Amino acid sequence: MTLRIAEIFGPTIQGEGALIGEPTVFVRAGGCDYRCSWCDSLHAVDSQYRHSWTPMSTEDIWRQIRKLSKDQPLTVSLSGGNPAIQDFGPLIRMGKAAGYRFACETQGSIARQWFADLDTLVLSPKPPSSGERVDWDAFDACRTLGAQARQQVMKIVIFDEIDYHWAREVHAHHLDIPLYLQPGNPEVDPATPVDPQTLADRLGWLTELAMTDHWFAPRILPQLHVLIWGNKRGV
Ligand SMILES: C[S@@+](CC[C@H](N)C(=O)[O-])C[C@H]1O[C@@H](n2cnc3c(N)ncnc32)[C@H](O)[C@@H]1O
Ligand SMILES: Nc1nc2[nH]cc(C(=O)O)c2c(=O)[nH]1
Ligand code: SF4
Ligand SMILES: [Mg+2]
Repeated sequence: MTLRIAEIFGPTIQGEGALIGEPTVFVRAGGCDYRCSWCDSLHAVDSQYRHSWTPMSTEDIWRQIRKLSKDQPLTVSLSGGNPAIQDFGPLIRMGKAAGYRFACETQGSIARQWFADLDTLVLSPKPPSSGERVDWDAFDACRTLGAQARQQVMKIVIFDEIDYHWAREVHAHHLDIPLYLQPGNPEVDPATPVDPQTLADRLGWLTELAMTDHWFAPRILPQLHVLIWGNKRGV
């Protein structure tokens, strides 16, 4: 059985959410059941990039992770696209047996048995600005499996006030897991440099919005890798 892989890269630091700053190798799966208007990883989503996705066996992926990490166990971050389209169960079992840890980023639209074997499940339901609509039954199924993972967290991208109020409402239904907010990055073309001041202004806007609203539940974070490397791929 092979998996469609858009890229494997690292070691780098996890730039977002609960594991921010943690050294990690990324495995980016090709293919997504969503197409968010502001997706920063379209090369792993849009079928026009299909030809660049490599069919790899679990053993191929595992070999590449070990090579990049020089056999030193670290956290492997499964992202995409939606990694939940494919079966990462065998890779997780192989890696864990060697002392590696596994995190997975998914929008919560497809539940997988292997979520239960993760160290960290990051559920990132998509706000109105994405143009997608959340299937809450599927999301709840992800939450149920994620409850068996070592930790389960939620991360929501915020572009505007509508997204912000949506996130407050979503959080009210999921008070039992930690919530991370990150401002949306409106510039996602890898060829266009990001303006650090624009990113800082968006982070400031979101922070002030939550503080004046006295919403103290979420942690509010920038995308650290975007501050460091802009929209460069493979970092
Ligand atoms: C590229 S997605 C891949 C994993 C999965 N499909 C998902 O959306 O959770 C990884 C993370 O990047 C976030 N993201 C995507 N585009 C973004 C943007 N323009 N600004 C900020 N975060 C973004 C997503 O919301 C998600 O939390
Ligand atoms: N360094 C780094 N951190 C990240 N956190 C989430 C990412 C993703 O695209 O899923 C990502 C990424 O692509 N690079
Ligand atoms: S769900 Fe994730 S990978 Fe898919 S389009 Fe949205 S942000 Fe991009
Ligand atoms: Mg990204």
